[in-house]
Amino acid sequence: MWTEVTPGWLPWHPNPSEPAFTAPEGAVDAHCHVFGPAAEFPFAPERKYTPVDAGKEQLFALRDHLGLSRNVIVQATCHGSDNSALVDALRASGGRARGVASVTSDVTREELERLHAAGVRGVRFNFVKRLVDAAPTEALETIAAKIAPLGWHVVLYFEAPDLPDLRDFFLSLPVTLVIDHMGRPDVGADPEGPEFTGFLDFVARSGAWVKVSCPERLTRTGPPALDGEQHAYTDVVPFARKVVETFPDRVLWGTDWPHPNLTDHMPDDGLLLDHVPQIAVTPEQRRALLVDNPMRLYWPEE
Ligand SMILES: O=C(O)/C=C(\C=C(/O)C(=O)O)C(=O)O
Repeated sequence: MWTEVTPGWLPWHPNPSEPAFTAPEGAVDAHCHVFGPAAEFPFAPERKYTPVDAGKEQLFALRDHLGLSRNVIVQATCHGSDNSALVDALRASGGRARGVASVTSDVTREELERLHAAGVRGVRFNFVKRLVDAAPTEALETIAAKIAPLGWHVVLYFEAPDLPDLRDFFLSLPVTLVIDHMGRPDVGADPEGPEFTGFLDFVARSGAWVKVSCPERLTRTGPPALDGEQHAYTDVVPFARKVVETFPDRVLWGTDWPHPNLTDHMPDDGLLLDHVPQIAVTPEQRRALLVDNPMRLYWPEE
């Protein structure tokens, strides 16, 4: 089956640079995806974009190229609630990948146990309107109740302006929360301003974990300016540093490879890893961000 890629979509970077930063032993890419390949794992009919193929082999090759050890593979909306490509990648990882799936409210205990056996440890609730028509609150509450006995968490993807309306619902969920990409703050605003301090208050009140990922999605200053210092995404740095400093034991990082829905700039994954020391400025912060925190959340048995 041939699928036409969404016009304007940029493919993932074919030759990411060698990172200058050496990640600590056992580092985890805690937010990435697999797409297809479509011939084997067709994309969901209800999807709102059609990506290029980006399979497990390329993901694991990037892991090795960056000097990372493990992946947390997050179900992307282009596959809907068909987690086949995700499960296939988890099973091929030799225990070096965990997953976050997408399920519907009628999911059975047997299906959840099958996903758990493959390495899934959470589900994703997506509220980004350009990606999905968000499921009704009741359906999400049903899903949260079904996954709680497995010890799974809920990964939340939302945009900052929507948090005030979603906050009470999130606080009502009986599971651990993990927030994608810092809740997509407006990095043109003041990091000490009401929007981001409101986000930090929500994180404190909910005990949520936060991914300090996707500067390339949030930046207004654009891609890295290779000026010898490799300054990158400087407008995002104050926001990410604030989260790392405030919640050092509940932050995660990921490449977001293969970077869906980018049309004007495709990040070099080597430079994304080189961005980490700008937001986690001490070795202790970097070890927590890249190793201790993701291991505690996804491989607590080790
Ligand atoms: O990959 C990301 O985390 C961000 C995006 C896409 C998805 O999360 C998805 O389709 O599931 C986006 O912002 O377009």
